[in-house]
Amino acid sequence: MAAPSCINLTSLARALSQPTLNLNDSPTRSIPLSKCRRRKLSICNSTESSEPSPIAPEAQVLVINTGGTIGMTLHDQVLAPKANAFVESLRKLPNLHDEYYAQQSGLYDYYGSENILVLPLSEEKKRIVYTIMEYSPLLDSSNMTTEDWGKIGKDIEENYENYDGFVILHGTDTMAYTASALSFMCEHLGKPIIVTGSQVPIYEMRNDGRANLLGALLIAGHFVIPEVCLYFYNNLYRGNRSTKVDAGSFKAFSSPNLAPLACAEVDIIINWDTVWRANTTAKFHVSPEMNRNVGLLRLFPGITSATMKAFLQPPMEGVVLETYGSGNCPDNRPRLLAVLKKATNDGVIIINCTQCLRGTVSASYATGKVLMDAGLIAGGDMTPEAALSKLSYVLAKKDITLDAKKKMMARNLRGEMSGNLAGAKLCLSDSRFIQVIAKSLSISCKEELEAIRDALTPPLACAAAKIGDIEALEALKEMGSNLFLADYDGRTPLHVAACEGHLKAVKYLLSHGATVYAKDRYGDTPLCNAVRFRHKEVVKLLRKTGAHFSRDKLEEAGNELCSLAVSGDMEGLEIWSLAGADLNQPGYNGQSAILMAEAAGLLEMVAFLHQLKNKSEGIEFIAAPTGQ
Ligand SMILES: NC(=O)C[C@H](N)C(=O)O
Repeated sequence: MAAPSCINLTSLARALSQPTLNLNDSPTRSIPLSKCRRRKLSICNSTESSEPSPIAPEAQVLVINTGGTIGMTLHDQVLAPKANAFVESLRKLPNLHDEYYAQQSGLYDYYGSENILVLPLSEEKKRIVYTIMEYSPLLDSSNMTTEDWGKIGKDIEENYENYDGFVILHGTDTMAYTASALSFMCEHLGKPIIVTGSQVPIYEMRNDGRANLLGALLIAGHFVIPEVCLYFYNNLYRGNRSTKVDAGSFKAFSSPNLAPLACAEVDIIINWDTVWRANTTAKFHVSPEMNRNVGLLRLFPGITSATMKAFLQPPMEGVVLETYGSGNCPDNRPRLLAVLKKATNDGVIIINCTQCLRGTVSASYATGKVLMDAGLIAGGDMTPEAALSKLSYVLAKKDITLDAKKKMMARNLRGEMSGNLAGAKLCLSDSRFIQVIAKSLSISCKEELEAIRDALTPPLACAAAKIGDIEALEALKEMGSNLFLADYDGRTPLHVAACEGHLKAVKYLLSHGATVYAKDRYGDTPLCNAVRFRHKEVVKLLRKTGAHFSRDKLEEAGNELCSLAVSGDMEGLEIWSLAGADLNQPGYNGQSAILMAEAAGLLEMVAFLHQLKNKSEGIEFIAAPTGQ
């Protein structure tokens, strides 16, 4: 991302003559966990010098290929998905796979060679390693059902801890429905899930598939955007805000009521103010059940009450009624209105959504108010795709009453509808704090104000987190600052609070948008930091929120556990175990901590390790996902 330039930080620092927080107080640095790798990562860059390049951090992305035009070929003059051909063709595309790096770095020995690919080194000096999981059969998205959505959700859940992000390859025809459905199914999401595809197969000379896949992979591997998104033609949209608007253009999607979350032009610019966050200390969970007794009905002049009645017959449980303009329907058709009223009285949930591409429903007309009187729920500015999949998700909930389901439908669950303006977030550039600085630096343009905000707020928030000052965090939050943004070293306030063991600050940050998956420049997460500085309660809270070690870190943990066991450090072992380390993990000599302690004759330690192992297994059992 390019930071807008022309900001003189020296004058900026001088302008801050009376800082509330001590800016000289540098944020806590973590000691990186051992950098020993089982794979040799220090290799030459294939295209440049013969000097070994420094170790590039890697991000892991799982690509689930469900089908769609992106992987289709022509058979008898029509396009249909082609099985088992996608990975091999990607291997031949240098901007989507670096074969030299894959071989030299031992990638294939480590993960197996079948479905693994790796992007060339990114501008941010990162490698995106991606695995392709191909569904069988591959589907044209017109053939997809709610069961297919559930399967994608379950596969994401099963693989959640092994990857930094997910890309779903999908046909464009029903992509907006799937993206919407996944956004509801994925509860307390903390990692990016990006749905993409193409209008022209990747095998054609001129196609949009390569750029769409590359863009989605780069975003999924570089940014912790904890949302189900849809990436198409250089734009990243919120999945449940998008809709297919063009059957014959590469710019096939639009998000009429919400600006894109990111634009990938010369630089990839993320609109962090718009990114939706779970604000939770609960663990990621997928609810794959969907109710199929739902439907979409578009109102049209002359629709008969008999048609309406037939549509609302049992087993129908939920309907999205696409109405005119700002949510209107004829108010001079008592029989039609009586049919609607009877259905809502009988327990059918009916959502009022507009047929217009852009805008929201409101009760500003008599023709709109009659629908509220008939018991319809206002769908705000939801797309029909989002409203339908939300209904399907909400109606599948077993342990809540009909009334609670209606309330859920009216509430904004995943950023699918706009809230009221009274709750709108103050923009930091509107704040007095930034205005004072801007004035003393004689700057006024929007880009400069944003640059000040981006340069100043992460270190300020980190400094507040270091001393556990929730009031200061609150003040920054009120100024419109994003508490999840990282400083120049990729360190977020959550990293710093975790290092210092400020449990309350950790809790506060987690409930205000911080992510447990943020990695600093050393690849360390807040969980790594809390373990390193032995803050047991923070470790527990982060684990509860879904934090986990990456595969690399889990393997590195073997050495650490062995050395802790041999040095008799029970407290250290307990923390590692609480953080999810496997006590059987072998160290560099192939021996586990228990075997090392046995060999050294440390009987008390051996007993302790066995006890710890049993306890951790018991904890895993109790902490099995329970849903929302
Ligand atoms: N462009 C596409 O992917 C269209 C295709 N029919 C599908 O939805 O699977």
